[in-house]
Amino acid sequence: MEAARLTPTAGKFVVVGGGIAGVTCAEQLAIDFPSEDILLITASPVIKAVTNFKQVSKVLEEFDVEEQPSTMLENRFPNIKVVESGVKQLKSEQRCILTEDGNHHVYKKLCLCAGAKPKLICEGNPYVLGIRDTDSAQEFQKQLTQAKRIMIIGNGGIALELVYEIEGCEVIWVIKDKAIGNTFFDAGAAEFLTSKLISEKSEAKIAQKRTRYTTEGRRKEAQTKAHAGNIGSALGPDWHEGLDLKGTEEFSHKIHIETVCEVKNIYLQEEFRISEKKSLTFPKDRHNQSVTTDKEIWPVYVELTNEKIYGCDFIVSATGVTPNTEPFLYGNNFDVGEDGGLKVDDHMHTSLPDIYAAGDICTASWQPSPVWQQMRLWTQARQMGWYAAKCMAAASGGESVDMDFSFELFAHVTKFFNYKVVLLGKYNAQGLGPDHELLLRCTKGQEYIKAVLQNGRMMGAVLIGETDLEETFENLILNQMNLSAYGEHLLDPNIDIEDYFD
Ligand SMILES: Cc1cc2nc3c(=O)[nH]c(=O)nc-3n(C[C@H](O)[C@H](O)[C@H](O)COP(=O)(O)OP(=O)(O)OC[C@H]3O[C@@H](n4cnc5c(N)ncnc54)[C@H](O)[C@@H]3O)c2cc1C
Ligand SMILES: NC(=O)C1=CN([C@@H]2O[C@H](COP(=O)(O)OP(=O)(O)OC[C@H]3O[C@@H](n4cnc5c(N)ncnc54)[C@H](O)[C@@H]3O)[C@@H](O)[C@H]2O)C=CC1
Repeated sequence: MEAARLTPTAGKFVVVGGGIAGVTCAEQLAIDFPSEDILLITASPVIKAVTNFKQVSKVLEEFDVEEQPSTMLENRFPNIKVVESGVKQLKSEQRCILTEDGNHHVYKKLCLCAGAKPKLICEGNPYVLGIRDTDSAQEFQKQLTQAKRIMIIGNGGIALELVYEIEGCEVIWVIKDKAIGNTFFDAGAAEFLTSKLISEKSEAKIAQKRTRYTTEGRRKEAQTKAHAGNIGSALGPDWHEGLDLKGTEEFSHKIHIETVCEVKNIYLQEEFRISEKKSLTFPKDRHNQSVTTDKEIWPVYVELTNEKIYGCDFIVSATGVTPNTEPFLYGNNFDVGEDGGLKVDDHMHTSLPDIYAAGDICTASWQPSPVWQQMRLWTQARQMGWYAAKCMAAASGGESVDMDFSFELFAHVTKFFNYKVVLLGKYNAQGLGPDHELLLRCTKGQEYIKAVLQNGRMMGAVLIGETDLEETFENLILNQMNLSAYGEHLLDPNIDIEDYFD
């Protein structure tokens, strides 16, 4: 291809991916280069836009997310042109991208933001579902309406949200760990939350101020445009709010948790019958009731490593994600992280010239701040997309930018079991070794506060409930003030620590 021999300044800024990382990156480039065309190439018929962005404190941020037709982005930024087609191949030596529609797009600087896909426990089994985008969430909802019992595998964000939201269907929740929610919580916080799960689900949900996921009337439009096999953007905060997550039965929660085990075998109905193995009934609840009987015949049976076997209608594999790198790796010598992401340096630059990456697709490979870690989250996708654009802009002017402040401190606000949850820094003492101390304050059903300290300095915190401590703790972690003198009084409910430190 002739264009391949063009100089590096030829071509456009090209961004791949219509999720939060890609859209934020394209928008920022469009602002920085108002007279240049920015190309956004995406496989999905809709894009994700951040709206109502609010910096709540130095690092905590809140925003809504809207799924929009790509024309809305082009209307807002006339210099952004959206190409609705999947990338088939990246030819990095020729500085060009080949899309499914047969076109080549030459870039001067490229940012890859193709996200990630669910890492399923077993590929190709029609009874094993993953949840990532609008289509997969709706397929899950459809199957749930016919289900009496499902099995959820995994102990991260999706599993935590599902077990709380699903009603009218028995749920067997299989986790590798001793306590629930291992990616977000330690055993203490898990116990605090489990008590909420065991008690009846509260009728009136407390209105929370938090990141809200809105699709408004646009979901229908997106669906009619969606082509089979297309990869959509990841769902995000409150993704389940528009979905009616009800099974066939009339009851609220029926959850049985199998801990410290994994899936050993999955049998289809006929395979199971031939095997002559026996499956277990759903353990009776505290009212000694069980909805399903031992006579049930299930479409699929799961044998666990603890030798127990349960039948169910289908399995949700909520077992993490794998970065979407395939179309970019062929013929290109990228450095790839252990988690399969494209390694990026502190300027979001991959190992190949003029190719950047941001969001779920990338693996942060710089020496991070002692209180920051990568997690594949909405907020980090936005921050990385924005910062990647800044770095691309600076590099094209022969300059450099300092690392953005948002990478100084890990901060995540979310909601689990209808509690506001704020995670800061090394909230689970990740990588701190044994010489750290934990300060705890817990009021059952109301709040759970954990501060992680090392050498008298606060390194992380978990705040569950309406604690109002996030800003104070954020400051204490950022300024690394020596708190030894305060000892356990730091969390004394009779002392208003906000007055001390704000
Ligand atoms: C069910 C669920 C709930 C979640 N809840 C939360 C939450 O509460 N809080 C939070 O912070 N995070 C949450 N997350 C995580 C968050 O959604 C992701 O971290 C974030 O959206 C990643 O954004 P991204 O732009 O990197 O990737 P994505 O949103 O996955 O976007 C990738 C884009 O790339 C496009 N693409 C893929 N392959 C190609 C290709 N070959 N060619 C062209 N385009 C391509 C896709 O169509 C898509 O537009 C949740 C995720 C899921 C699945
Ligand atoms: N509120 C929030 O912040 C939410 C965030 N998310 C994000 O969306 C993405 C996808 O969510 P999840 O799939 O829940 O991923 P996750 O990374 O949060 O959790 C994966 C879980 O699966 C477990 N696991 C991995 N392999 C397993 C196996 N073979 N058998 C049994 N368990 C296994 C892990 O131990 C972990 O508990 C993540 O990046 C997550 O952070 C998702 C939902 C809500």
